[in-house]
Amino acid sequence: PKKIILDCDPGHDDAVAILLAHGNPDIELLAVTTVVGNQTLEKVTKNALAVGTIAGITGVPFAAGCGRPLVRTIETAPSIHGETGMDGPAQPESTIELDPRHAVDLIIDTVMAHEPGTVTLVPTGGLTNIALAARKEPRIVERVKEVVLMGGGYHVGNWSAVAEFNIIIDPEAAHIVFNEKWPVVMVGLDLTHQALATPDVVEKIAAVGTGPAKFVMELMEFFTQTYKDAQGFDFPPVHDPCAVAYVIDPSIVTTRKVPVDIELQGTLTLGMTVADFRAPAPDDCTTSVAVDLDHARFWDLVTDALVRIGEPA
Ligand SMILES: Nc1ccc([C@@H]2N[C@H](CO)[C@@H](O)[C@H]2O)cc1
Ligand SMILES: [Ca+2]
Repeated sequence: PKKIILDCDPGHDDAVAILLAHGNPDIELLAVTTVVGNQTLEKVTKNALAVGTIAGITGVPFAAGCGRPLVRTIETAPSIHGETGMDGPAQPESTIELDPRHAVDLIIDTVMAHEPGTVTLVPTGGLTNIALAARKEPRIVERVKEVVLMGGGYHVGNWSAVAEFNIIIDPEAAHIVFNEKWPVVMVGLDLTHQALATPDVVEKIAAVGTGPAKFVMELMEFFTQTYKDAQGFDFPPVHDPCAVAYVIDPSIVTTRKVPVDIELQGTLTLGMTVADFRAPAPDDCTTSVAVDLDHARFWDLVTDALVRIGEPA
């Protein structure tokens, strides 16, 4: 199985990413870490523990990380995720104890405890924890197999005309992550806007007929409404599980090797993931971007994971 650390800010779509990572047999979820983003650190951490409880996750450490970006002030996304960060479903009291370590230390300890080249980092929120981990223990950079992150967009923005939320809330952290030598696969909005939770998809999830499936249904119900009201989408793009799906089966996504860097100075372009498609990509280019998604196979992975999770509680 592929070993991953999921660094997230649940978040409706982060919740689906946790369920997919836990339910898919080809993924070994080594740790779940949280970072400020969609909501405050306290709220996203409570949400992550709630999802872990619903999914019946045991024996996986959950640790909270940074409560604010490296440089800038906190910007959350209540317009999309609500006041709790996971509005919609009722949430259970968590039965999972938080690991006493900071997320940065859990990430470092986990990567250093496994064979080089075997652990994939899957960030689905701002990159604050990942950047700090690379600065605190630079040896993780050559040890990590790859960083497969949900964030950015080479032609699309959602928090400004040209910037995506996970990047723009901590652009300095993103700049660090994209400029380290490790391979980075950017699963950006160009890709995730293809992962729409259309009615046929929601029906298939409902048909699983379990508590976790009902939880996802209720998440999607809220997410559909806010995405319609706040961004004019008919159906919501479920961003974060696309990064996990790529790790499970890279053939589900087409990618292009292309240099990507992060704008830190622009008035209009702060937080933009600038992809330089001029040919040829330099030999030492370690970044690639996701282009096309196999929508049917993606959603089959999600429903299959829910079937495998069954009724844990
Ligand atoms: N409008 C909006 C803002 C933030 C997010 C969150 N940030 C990423 C998409 O921008 C995902 O990780 C998701 O959790 C989604 C929609
Ligand atoms: Ca997220």
